[in-house]
Amino acid sequence: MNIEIDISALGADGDGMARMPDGEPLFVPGALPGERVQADRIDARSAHLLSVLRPSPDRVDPPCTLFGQCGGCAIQHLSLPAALDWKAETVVHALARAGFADPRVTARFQSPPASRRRVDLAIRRRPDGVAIGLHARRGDVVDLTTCPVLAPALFALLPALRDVARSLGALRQNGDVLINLLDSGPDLLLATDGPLEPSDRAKLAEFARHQHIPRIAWRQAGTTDIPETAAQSGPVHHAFSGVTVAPPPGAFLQPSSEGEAAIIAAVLAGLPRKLGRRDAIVELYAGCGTLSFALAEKARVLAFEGHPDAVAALRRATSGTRVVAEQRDLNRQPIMARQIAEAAAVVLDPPYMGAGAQMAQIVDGKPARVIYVSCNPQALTRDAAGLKAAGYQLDGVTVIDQFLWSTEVEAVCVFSAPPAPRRRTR
Ligand SMILES: C[S@@+](CC[C@H](N)C(=O)[O-])C[C@H]1O[C@@H](n2cnc3c(N)ncnc32)[C@H](O)[C@@H]1O
Repeated sequence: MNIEIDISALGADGDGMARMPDGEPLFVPGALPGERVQADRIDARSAHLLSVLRPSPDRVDPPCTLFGQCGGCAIQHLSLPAALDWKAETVVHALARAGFADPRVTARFQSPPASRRRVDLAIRRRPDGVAIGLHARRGDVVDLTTCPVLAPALFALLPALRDVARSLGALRQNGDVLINLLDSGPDLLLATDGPLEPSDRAKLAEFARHQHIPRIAWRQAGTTDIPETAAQSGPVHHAFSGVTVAPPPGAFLQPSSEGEAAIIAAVLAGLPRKLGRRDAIVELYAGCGTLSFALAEKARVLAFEGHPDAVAALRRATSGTRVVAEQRDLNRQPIMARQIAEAAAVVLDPPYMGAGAQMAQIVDGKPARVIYVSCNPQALTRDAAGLKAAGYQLDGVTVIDQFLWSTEVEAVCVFSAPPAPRRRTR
């Protein structure tokens, strides 16, 4: 059914949203707030955009010819400044839902195009070759023949990667590859649906040599097995705040070096101004040390991380620094309130699901400062609500857009504890 409607907002998936007369939302992919559009209603909740009758001033021509097919980008038709505004609003609403009315956005940051240095791509064998790319929304893999998001050094690998993947016996139908662009070069974690054969190893070694790839690790697709080294031609290394780490295959890495710098700057700016030699920062979800070594320039750091290989890499790099790293599953065995209470500040950078059981211990420990790095506004609402209930104030929030043209947004939130109640004196 053809309808004419006014778009009032962007939904969480980046689709234009109209309020229908019955109050229910109708989602129109490709439409923007402020636009009047003609759309074909598919069902109660969604419609297909037919034409834009009154365009938004924020509408731009998408920079990529694959936009609309490839599921990697959702909002290339929105200008970058407007996208950052929208992401900032998303964070502000998340904090408002947690009870922090009118949060102060102290800084905003957006990574430039072609800066993405970490990517997870699907691999599909097809009758005419191999496709490597991202899934279409609710669809198959779209071969990444162009990409304004990826760092050029990563994009340049794809033609040769297609060729070698096509030749692998281990790739029956499906696989995927996670690529981190480290200081030592691209680091690949390949997963395939068949076992890696000796001839595959030889082909991967040849590919690695030609492409200057120090390491290719492999594991069976669909498993979380410890990856095995399929090809290694040199050492793998990466520096965090001047400290060299050897990250394990598939290690977590902030998606852009510019975004990483913005997160570090916001976290450091949120620390208490006076930190003494004996002060300690408790850092939770430390990964391989992205924040740890920067924090260690200000105080001692007790860094906790759940992934055994990440924490081993972090530990190997700590000698001569003020970082002490420990492996800990913070869901099963959170750092207890007693230890939290002794920290001058707690810095946490939890995974997508948020800090779970750890949050209650933070709230009970009442550290003077909590600096929360969020990659999921919904989890942020849940975790920040606990801090609000305990009387924390929100000093400020930095909004970071390092997943350009996607709907993802990150934020660094700085919370301060309520002043301790005065003791009565007689
Ligand atoms: C968003 S990453 C942040 C890593 C690091 N701060 C950085 O910026 O590179 C989240 C980290 O939490 C770790 N993690 C996930 N679940 C965990 C758990 N239950 N206990 C401890 N660490 C966990 C992951 O291994 C990952 O390193």
